[in-house]
Amino acid sequence: MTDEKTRLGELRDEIDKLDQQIMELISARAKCAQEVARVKMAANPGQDVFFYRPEREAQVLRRIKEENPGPLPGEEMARLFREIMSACLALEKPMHIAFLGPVGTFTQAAALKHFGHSVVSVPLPAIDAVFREVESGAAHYGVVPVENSTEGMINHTLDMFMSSPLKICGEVQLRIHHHLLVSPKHKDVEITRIYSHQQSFAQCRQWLDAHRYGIERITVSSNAEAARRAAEEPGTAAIAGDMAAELYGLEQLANCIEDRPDNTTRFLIIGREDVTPSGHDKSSILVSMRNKPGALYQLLEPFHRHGISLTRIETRPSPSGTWAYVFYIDFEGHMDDAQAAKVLAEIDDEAVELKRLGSYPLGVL
Ligand SMILES: O=C(O)C(=O)C[C@]1(C(=O)O)C=C[C@@H](O)C=C1
Repeated sequence: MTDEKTRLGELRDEIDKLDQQIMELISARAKCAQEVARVKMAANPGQDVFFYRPEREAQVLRRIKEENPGPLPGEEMARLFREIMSACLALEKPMHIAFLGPVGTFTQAAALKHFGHSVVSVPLPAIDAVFREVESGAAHYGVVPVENSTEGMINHTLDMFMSSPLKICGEVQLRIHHHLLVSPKHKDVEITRIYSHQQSFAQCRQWLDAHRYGIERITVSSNAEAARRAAEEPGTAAIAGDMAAELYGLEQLANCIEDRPDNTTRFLIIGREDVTPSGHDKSSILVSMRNKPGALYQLLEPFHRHGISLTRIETRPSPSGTWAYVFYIDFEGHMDDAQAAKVLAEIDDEAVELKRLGSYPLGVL
């Protein structure tokens, strides 16, 4: 035997032993999770038991990232643990996650990034359908897009919170890479039409003007739908991401054609219960103020006085009347923190309405 063969043999024996240990440790962890489920059920007899604990998951993933000894990058190690926890949670209770479909959208990719692959993901045709599915209890949680770094807020999602009783339980960010995709079956046919979602066309506008100027752009309801059409219709291409390309067997004519290399979409996890503090949290509220001079100042000043940073403020027209506005505000920290509680009490005194949309862990992955 050559030196190489001997050494490879030794290393593979070592890997087999380590795999055995890893398997035994994962199994011991899974048994712990089953026991956790029993404890949770015993403590809440006859009630809704919330098996999924976003604050605990965020703490586990943060610790893994911080204590990861290498050589694997922290992100990679956290992703592996994401999947282990996902499988453990599925042993406790299989989670049904509604998302803005169809299958193959970036929202599905965000749902799997956040919950791992051991969930049942349920595609729905519209953002309000995702809200309804969670409100009715048919799904445990929902995932909806809320903002894109190139194109701004997704107003439909913000507006849903005005009437929905749901809470925000988490956030997840996804780098969005768009590709120009064609079916290998029609590769030799000249492209006369490009399908995509309106947001994706907007995110690739400069590239399209520079490289595919004059080709008809047809807006469809999702990137996955664009990919489905390109797979069927000769002479067409789609702008979509990896998941849709894989699902419909498309090939890349050009990759990463988004105009901004940092193109990122933020998604919200919506559910029916409040989340306890994780140590690094964010909160969201909706406030409608009386239309009088200084109203916006009055709303923001308590945050400044109590040293709380705002991460976002958006204005939306109020459904209650012309020229009335609702403010959607994100701030750092949890609503149970003493300072945040004081700010919210002050705003509550002045506002026409204050709706607490939820506190949730900052996205870890
Ligand atoms: O700690 C818990 O409450 C668990 O249920 C265990 C566990 C885990 O596998 O670590 C699983 C699911 C929860 O979402 C959080 C953590």
